Amino acid sequence: MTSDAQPEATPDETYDVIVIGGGPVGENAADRASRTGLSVALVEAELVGGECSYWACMPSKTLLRPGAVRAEARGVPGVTVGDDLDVAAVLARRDQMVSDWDDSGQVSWVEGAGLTLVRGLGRIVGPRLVEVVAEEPDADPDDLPRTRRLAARHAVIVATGSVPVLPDVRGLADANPWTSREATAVEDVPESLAIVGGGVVATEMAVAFADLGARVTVLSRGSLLGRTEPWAGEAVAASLRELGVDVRLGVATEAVEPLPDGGVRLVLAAAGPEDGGDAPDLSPVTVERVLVATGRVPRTQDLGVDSVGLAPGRALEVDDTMLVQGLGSQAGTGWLYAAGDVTGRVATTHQGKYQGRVAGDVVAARFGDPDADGAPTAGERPPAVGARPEPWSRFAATADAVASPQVVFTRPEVAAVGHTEASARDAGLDVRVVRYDLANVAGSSVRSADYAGSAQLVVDAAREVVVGATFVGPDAAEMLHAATIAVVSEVPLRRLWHAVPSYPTVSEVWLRLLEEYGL
Ligand SMILES: Cc1cc2nc3c(=O)[nH]c(=O)nc-3n(C[C@H](O)[C@H](O)[C@H](O)COP(=O)(O)OP(=O)(O)OC[C@H]3O[C@@H](n4cnc5c(N)ncnc54)[C@H](O)[C@@H]3O)c2cc1C
Ligand SMILES: NC(=O)c1ccc[n+]([C@@H]2O[C@H](COP(=O)([O-])OP(=O)(O)OC[C@H]3O[C@@H](n4cnc5c(N)ncnc54)[C@H](O)[C@@H]3O)[C@@H](O)[C@H]2O)c1
Repeated sequence: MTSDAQPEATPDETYDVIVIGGGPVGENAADRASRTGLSVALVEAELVGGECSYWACMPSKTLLRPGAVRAEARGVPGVTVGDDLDVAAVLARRDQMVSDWDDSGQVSWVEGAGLTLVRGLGRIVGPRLVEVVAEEPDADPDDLPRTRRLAARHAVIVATGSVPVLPDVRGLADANPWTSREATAVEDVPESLAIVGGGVVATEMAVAFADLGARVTVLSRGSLLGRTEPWAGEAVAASLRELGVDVRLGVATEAVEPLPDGGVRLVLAAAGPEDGGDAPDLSPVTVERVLVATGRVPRTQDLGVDSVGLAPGRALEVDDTMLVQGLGSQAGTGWLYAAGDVTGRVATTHQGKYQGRVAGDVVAARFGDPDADGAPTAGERPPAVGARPEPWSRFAATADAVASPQVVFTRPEVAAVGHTEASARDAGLDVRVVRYDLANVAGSSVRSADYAGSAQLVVDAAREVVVGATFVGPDAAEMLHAATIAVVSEVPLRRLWHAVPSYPTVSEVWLRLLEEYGL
């Protein structure tokens, strides 16, 4: 059967719920959806565990960790640290962290959770109908791939993630550029690497490859980490330069030209009108390899969403119950949900998993027995399809809009949650901003003789609650969750004052920030 087949055709298999995409988000959504007795099929085209486990979060953080430890150890007198990392050992540890790109461990988890794994590329062919095309590794290439038609009695949850964007730059596609996949799966570290982009992937990979010994150039059309506080991006740019990275800001890559030795030359132009600052260095960059890190887009191009009236290539817009919007007459009883990168809401694993839990709980409670033994939804009922859920209930992804945390694992780390100062003002809040130098708390000087970093709270002055926080510094990642709790729970500052940080920890900065505020 081909994708032209009619949706009315008899399905090969029927499940209560079908989840398309077995990344971190799909796994969570499927697990939660199954908890009220519903049968759930999880459709995965590549590796169960998705981008995060094999080509994103886990390998990238593993590549960054040795350099972070080395830098921290250098700040502690009495510890002897060598200059070069053992690259082979770093890559071996990376291989171990991605289980050598073998998903059998995650498959065991899927089976243990009582889900049915269906391997292949899923495609929606009508309301509650999914066609799965499985590549048969040993099949005769002349044979058609095997196709299965799955029907969902109740719901389909889409968690297909995102794909990288390749900008339209002359010669770039022919230069065999890396995306984050090839960078995180690196086997032979190139002698030189140009990174196009100035966001999260670009900055993290710049640190990782500088640590691994490559000569790195970052080509960003604006500042670095444009969605965080400007001072955070500036701190990362400064430290990258200290690491020996050539950071060019305000530059556009106009063309990529092949060189006879197999390398490439990148031709640059100014990215925008002169802003009165330093003119960017536009001299051409010659490197062995190019990494494109210019963002990702939701993966809906090959998903068949046009069969239910949605536009391929666009994010699946959802309400706070993760119900897909815009289905018109195809909406039926509310059968289509989405979570994770594919929604275009937030592109982090933890927030996507949170959305997956919401989608799964809504489906489990709406279509299963909500009071089934062990059901997390016992005693609670989801809103009617299309109705606004109670904010902060288990059926609403309320935190997406107000308290979505992110850590950028550069050196220094940048950890932020909620509003930046600019986004808070744009939202019409009357804000007060307090900053404190992390080097001035006792805990940081114990940690390291050269600890440098900064912390900031954005406070809604009318309610006197924290609406945003940013920490920049070594291990700033581990300080973020306290801020996330403060933002989500809207703790009044006068109450927060009684949350006494231990001495001597870097977290004592919370006390200093409140003192700066005037408490
Ligand atoms: C280099 C890099 C580093 C990152 N580091 C971090 C980090 O440190 N922390 C963090 O929170 N986030 C990080 N992210 C973001 C994080 O990887 C994503 O937000 C997360 O993977 C999204 O999860 P997902 O399940 O929505 O999508 P994915 O992880 O992309 O999973 C989607 C799954 O769906 C499958 N699929 C797609 N289409 C189909 C189909 N039609 N049929 C069947 N299966 C299909 C795919 O094969 C894949 O397995 C990083 C991203 C990158 C690129
Ligand atoms: N630690 C983490 O949480 C982590 C790590 C890596 C990636 N991620 C997620 O993955 C997603 C993708 O990361 P990313 O760094 O690719 O995207 P991004 O949106 O963070 O950054 C994209 C960068 O590319 C630039 N850019 C866009 N189009 C361009 C063009 N045509 N030419 C030149 N520059 C261009 C932008 O100005 C920006 O600097 C992010 O949304 C991020 O949340 C998360």
